[in-house]
Amino acid sequence: MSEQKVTHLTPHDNRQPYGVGHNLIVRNEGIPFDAGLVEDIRINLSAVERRVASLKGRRTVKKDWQAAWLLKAISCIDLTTLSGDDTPGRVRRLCAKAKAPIRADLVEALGVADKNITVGAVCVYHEMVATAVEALTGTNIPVAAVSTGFPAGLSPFHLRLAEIQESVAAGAKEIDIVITRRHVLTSNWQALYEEVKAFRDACGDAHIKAILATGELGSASKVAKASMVAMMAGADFIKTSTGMEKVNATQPVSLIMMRAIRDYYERTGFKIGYKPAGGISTAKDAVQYLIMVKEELGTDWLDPDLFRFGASRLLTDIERQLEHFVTGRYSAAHRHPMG
Ligand SMILES: O=C[C@H](O)COP(=O)(O)O
Repeated sequence: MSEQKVTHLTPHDNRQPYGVGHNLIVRNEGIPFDAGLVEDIRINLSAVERRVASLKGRRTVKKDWQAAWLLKAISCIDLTTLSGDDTPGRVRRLCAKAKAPIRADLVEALGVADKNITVGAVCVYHEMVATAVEALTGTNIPVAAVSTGFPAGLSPFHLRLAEIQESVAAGAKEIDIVITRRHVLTSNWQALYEEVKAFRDACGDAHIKAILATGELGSASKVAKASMVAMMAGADFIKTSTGMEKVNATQPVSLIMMRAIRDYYERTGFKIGYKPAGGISTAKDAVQYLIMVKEELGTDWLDPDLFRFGASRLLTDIERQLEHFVTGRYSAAHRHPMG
């Protein structure tokens, strides 16, 4: 990306910090739309693939370190259920797991009882927000709602705005919006900017995670451009996928999005969060993502304020790996409540 066209370098003094993690994050205000900045973005896909391959080959973490990374991963999970057959009972069970993600005997054996480890958030459809909010009362775990006509995002625009407002009124602290893929496929960056900005305004104090549906955007450079436009429009997080596309989170796409975040940070001083989502189900994958975050964005991003996994099954495998760490044995996945 070209280094010129810096439009907004100095964070304002009067902005409010926020967060459930350890960072005091100054919320992204967005910057004016800058077509030139977007058009100048270029991606060298083979270089991206080489970098991802080098990350996979080079790093392994073992024993205590692995357990520590896995506990960190748990704190960054948006524990998700997004099914047509979701019921209040299922959502309450999910919330119970969100509050106590690791079996009590394992927590004891790991010596982390005082850490009060929970997941980063619970992510549900709008219909289930009130149930989740009630089930999480007394905790700091936010409820994230997928709104705006998830997953296709093709309902009438005024209804998408209304859905955000209703989710916020029901108690959602985070709104995972879906962008109109058409705006990306037709390179209508101004329209994408206006859309995300309108969604952000509708969110008010709730944080906005912009789902790009990267598996449907056609090219790596479109992913990078859409990432930049969403951040310019004020997204607090950029997120890969709904989990419903044919291709969801991948490591090459993650590298591209993380580098867009780094670029935006260098230009503006705003730290934007990253959320890979869809198909991330193993502890090994989780650790690889965390290592990529550390190497590409730095340790500030290893925090639920700035990094989340959107995942429905990941916690099960992490808990199994922690059990193996403690006992030397693996249990069957079905023995774990969310398995
Ligand atoms: O945003 C979260 C995703 O929908 C979860 O996808 P997953 O069920 O493949 O983990």
